[in-house]
Amino acid sequence: MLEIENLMVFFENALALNGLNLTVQQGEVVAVIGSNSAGKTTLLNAVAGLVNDMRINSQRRGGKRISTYGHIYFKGEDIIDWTPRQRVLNGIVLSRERHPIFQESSVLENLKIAGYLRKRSEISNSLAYIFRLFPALKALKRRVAGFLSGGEQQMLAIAMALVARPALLLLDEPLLGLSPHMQATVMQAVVELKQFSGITVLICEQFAQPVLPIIDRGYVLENGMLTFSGTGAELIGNPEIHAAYFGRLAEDGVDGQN
Ligand SMILES: Nc1ncnc2c1ncn2[C@@H]1O[C@H](COP(=O)(O)OP(=O)(O)OP(=O)(O)O)[C@@H](O)[C@H]1O
Repeated sequence: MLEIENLMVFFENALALNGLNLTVQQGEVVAVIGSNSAGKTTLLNAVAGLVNDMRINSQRRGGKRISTYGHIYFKGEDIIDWTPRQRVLNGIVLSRERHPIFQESSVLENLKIAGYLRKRSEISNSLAYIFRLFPALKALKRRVAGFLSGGEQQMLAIAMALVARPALLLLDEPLLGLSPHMQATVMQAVVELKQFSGITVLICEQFAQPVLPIIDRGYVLENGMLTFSGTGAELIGNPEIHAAYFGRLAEDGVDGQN
């Protein structure tokens, strides 16, 4: 479904992604594990079309020079020049890190805002589907989003991406700032997505421990380069990966309450 070939992204002379090759098959849950500054957000922004947007805006303002090379194929089509809007309309939807939700609006209002590219009837179908998938959100639908816990806000952020009806859901650090319990809840939601909706998922994360058990395949990203790939079990069994990434569990000490 997604094939990335030799993708390179430069911010001025700094190489953020260096010759990346990655594939995601239809129906798979694939993870890219990497620590801070490895290039995770840049990778997902490139797939969502946001790097192109940044490049064009920066060029207009005479600011930083952003250059990209390589190819991104989605369902066999080279989408490297597609706008973010074209990508969303074709099913590539990004849920960004640190859940940028509308804090003063209710859960339901947030979900409706997220469906702005959809017809009203499609939004109500999506809402029914989302509330079946996340019954906890249904119970909270009138709650002001800013009063939700960190985990609930993350669930809402994922649900907002689902309103756009993704074929390929991109999750950027969905576990950031969550307690181990909340991390497990969010990962369970991804499992349910795979089981019940057939949505393909690409997750970029630094917390390997909760992610690896639920994925089909994974990659390790270091300094913009993919250094290892394998099944979830292969990644879990690799002593170097274990030593480098398995200490990372809610290590920023945030307990899920925002
Ligand atoms: N807009 C930008 N301008 C300049 N450099 C950038 C920009 N965005 C990212 N970078 C650089 O590219 C590299 C990769 O950053 P990126 O945000 O993709 O990493 P990350 O793995 O998502 O990190 P984190 O977990 O800290 O968010 C870093 O060195 C970062 O400083």
